[in-house]
Amino acid sequence: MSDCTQFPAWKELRDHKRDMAKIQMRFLFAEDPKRFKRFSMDAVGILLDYSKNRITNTTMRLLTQIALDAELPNAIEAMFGGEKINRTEGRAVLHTALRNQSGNPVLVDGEDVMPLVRGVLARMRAFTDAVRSGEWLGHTGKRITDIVNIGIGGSDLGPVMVTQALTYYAQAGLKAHFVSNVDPSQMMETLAVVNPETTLFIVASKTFSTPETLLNAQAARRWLVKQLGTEKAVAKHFVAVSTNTKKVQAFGIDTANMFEFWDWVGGRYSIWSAVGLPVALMIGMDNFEELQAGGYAMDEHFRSAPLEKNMPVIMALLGIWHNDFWNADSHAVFPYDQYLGRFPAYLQQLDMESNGKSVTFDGKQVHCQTGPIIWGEPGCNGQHAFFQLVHQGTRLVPADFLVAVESHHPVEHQHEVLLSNCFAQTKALMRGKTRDEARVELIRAGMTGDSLEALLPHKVFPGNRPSSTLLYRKLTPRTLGSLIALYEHKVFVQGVIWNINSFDQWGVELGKQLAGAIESGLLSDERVTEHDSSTNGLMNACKRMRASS
Ligand SMILES: O=P(O)(O)OC[C@H]1O[C@H](O)[C@H](O)[C@@H](O)[C@@H]1O
Repeated sequence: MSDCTQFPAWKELRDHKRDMAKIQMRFLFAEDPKRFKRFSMDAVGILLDYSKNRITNTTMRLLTQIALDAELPNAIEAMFGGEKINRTEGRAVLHTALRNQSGNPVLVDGEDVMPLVRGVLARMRAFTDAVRSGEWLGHTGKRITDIVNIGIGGSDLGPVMVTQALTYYAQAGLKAHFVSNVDPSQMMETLAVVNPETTLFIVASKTFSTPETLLNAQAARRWLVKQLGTEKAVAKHFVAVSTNTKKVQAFGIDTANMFEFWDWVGGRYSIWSAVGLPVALMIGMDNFEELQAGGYAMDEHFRSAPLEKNMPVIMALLGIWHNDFWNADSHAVFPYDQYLGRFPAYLQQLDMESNGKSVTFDGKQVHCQTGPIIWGEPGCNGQHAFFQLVHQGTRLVPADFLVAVESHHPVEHQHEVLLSNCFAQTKALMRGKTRDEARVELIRAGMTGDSLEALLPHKVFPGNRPSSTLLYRKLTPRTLGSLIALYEHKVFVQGVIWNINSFDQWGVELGKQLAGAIESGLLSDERVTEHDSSTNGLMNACKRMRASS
């Protein structure tokens, strides 16, 4: 594998960027009536309009050449084929096997994993049907009304995001709660609103060794046993989702109540596995399989479409264009879809934990910027908060806008207002408002002379700010599955080009290691002296404040 900055096309792109810096997008639109047609595409029911980016045919040709130079097609097949592409952990990367509907085997170390995958899906169906129909009863014989998912990171964000996104499909009378933070407030506030007789706890942890999750699970278990008066109650109120059978048993959950997944599923790619159990409980297994079908449809597109007509590839290349050639530090995601409220947070883990790396596969420092800072909030809310910076600030913020053509809740013309705002924002970002246009507006508003000249600079919008729009008919389980897989593959493609391992996360370890030593220091009565003065100072201040309260 090689350094992408040494590819001839990379060097050509640097020169090309200098030419593009002189061009306003509004002129590109004016001179080419077919620009939308040229730079938009459909796949699996999703339309991607990427015409409002600072690109020409040359840009896309050179970017595609980079993907070819990085041998992307081989890398795609290596991933789907079960090669151990997560080299620092010696693991295959096969979240795609979890949603594989081809009937073809998927081999890891010569073994077909599909029977295992299908086996767990069948168990999930039996269990979710039993809970939803009222056949599965709590220890005192009552129906389950509330589920509490206890997990963090990939064992939380996927279930939270998807459950919220598909609320419309949740009709079994169940209520979902999510506890992730070790801050006990979250668990205590949750326990305050649920009934122990009718609550099912799902302890989700790939490793089953994450302290936050285990502490919360122990707290929930203590509470349940105290409320129902017997350890026996645990069997009907606790299930586990994990790759680690031994640790699940050690915690005291019967393996009959454990839903397994495997080390070739990364935590942030695990929503397709049994980690999706809370989703399946809420929307039913048929709908969960629709979500998977949407992911599979995107997989098929990704594997078979030529690079220049390949949606995840195009989005990845645009990201590289902005990140590496225009020095955009961040990438915003604005869902004009309230159901997708947690989608940006979900993508933060997916993208930043995958591509927040600074050494290449061969252990050398990268020579380019890698993963951007991902952020965002639903529109229109963002418009009334931070869009000022996106329109007139000094930073370049490339953005994805996501919007459904139809609402699940047609109320008067409210959905058209939402759509109009979405399209208006991307138009405004692209066109901006020139000094002359602003002057005409001010004159029309009756302004003249010095007051007009003083206000004028504030009324100018530079425009030329890039955005892409993803348009889909309705936010169904299938569409959501395709959207998630789209971003997964986008992140993968960027990792291949940057030559980094998108599937490990060593960077989260150091803080975890240090937390242990700090915790013991906080628990002792001794004055702390062994850390740096800031850490000592903070710890000793805690002790002082605690003593004086
Ligand atoms: O599912 P678990 O093993 O409990 O891990 C939960 C999370 O913990 C870690 O901090 C990792 O960085 C995440 O990738 C993971 O999703």
